[in-house]
Amino acid sequence: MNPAEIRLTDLTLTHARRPAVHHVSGRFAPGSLTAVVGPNGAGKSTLLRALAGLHRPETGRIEGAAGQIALLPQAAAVDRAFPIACLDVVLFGLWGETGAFRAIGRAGRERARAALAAVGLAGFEARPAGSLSAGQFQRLLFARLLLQDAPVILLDEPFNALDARTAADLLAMVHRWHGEGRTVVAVLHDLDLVRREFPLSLLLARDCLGWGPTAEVLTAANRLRARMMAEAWAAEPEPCERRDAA
Ligand SMILES: Nc1ncnc2c1ncn2[C@@H]1O[C@H](COP(=O)(O)OP(=O)(O)OP(=O)(O)O)[C@@H](O)[C@H]1O
Repeated sequence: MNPAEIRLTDLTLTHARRPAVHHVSGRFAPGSLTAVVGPNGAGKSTLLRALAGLHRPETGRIEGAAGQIALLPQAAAVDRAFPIACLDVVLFGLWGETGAFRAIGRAGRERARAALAAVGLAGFEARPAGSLSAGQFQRLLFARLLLQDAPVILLDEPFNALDARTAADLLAMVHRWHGEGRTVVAVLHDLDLVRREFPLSLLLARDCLGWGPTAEVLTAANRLRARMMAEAWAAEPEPCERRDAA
């Protein structure tokens, strides 16, 4: 299987057996650029974490790209108070290559410096990461993704709370990764941005309501269906009893 492909087969993801993602099947093709959209609580972050191997399926399967995925978590999920210099945050991106206990050589440090420069943070090497603005911090996390050099890149709300310039710079990086043939999956709420910039979309409302070309997925009818499903959700969904996973 191509290292940049991910296949989902009847995938159900739960929290305490309550479904967050419900019987979803489909494929992120190698080199594809896909937006994951849907209402709050639709299961988008849970799906991304599962793709990254951080959340085990309740039923069904995720195949492909194991260990070769870079994940940008939602900003709210990142502990920014951790006392660490910017260069060291970026160097975490080399863990996949060096492991936890091998020294990072001069070449690694040079790559980390180059990644900082590529995201507009040249000269920030020794700055404590906790002292950065939200936009600078997001640039820092993109520098770490650059160093990870993974065939699959997952981004959870990458442009949230960013000014137009920062968002445009980081969006350009997303397109660069796409141009390099990487598979990119991004959770997004800005549907205008998705229509303009993302050729493929997956519309999630726990169930998959559409997955394919963005214009065919983000129809008024599909969006209305997603909204109605979200309004009908109980705060605590019933445990999923369907066990007929493939
Ligand atoms: N750690 C957790 N423990 C229990 N339930 C959780 C946990 N994380 C998420 N959930 C629940 O799973 C469901 C899906 O949450 P998830 O964060 O995946 O949705 P989302 O589509 O990313 O939402 P948003 O757009 O608000 O970020 C929600 O009902 C949420 O309350």
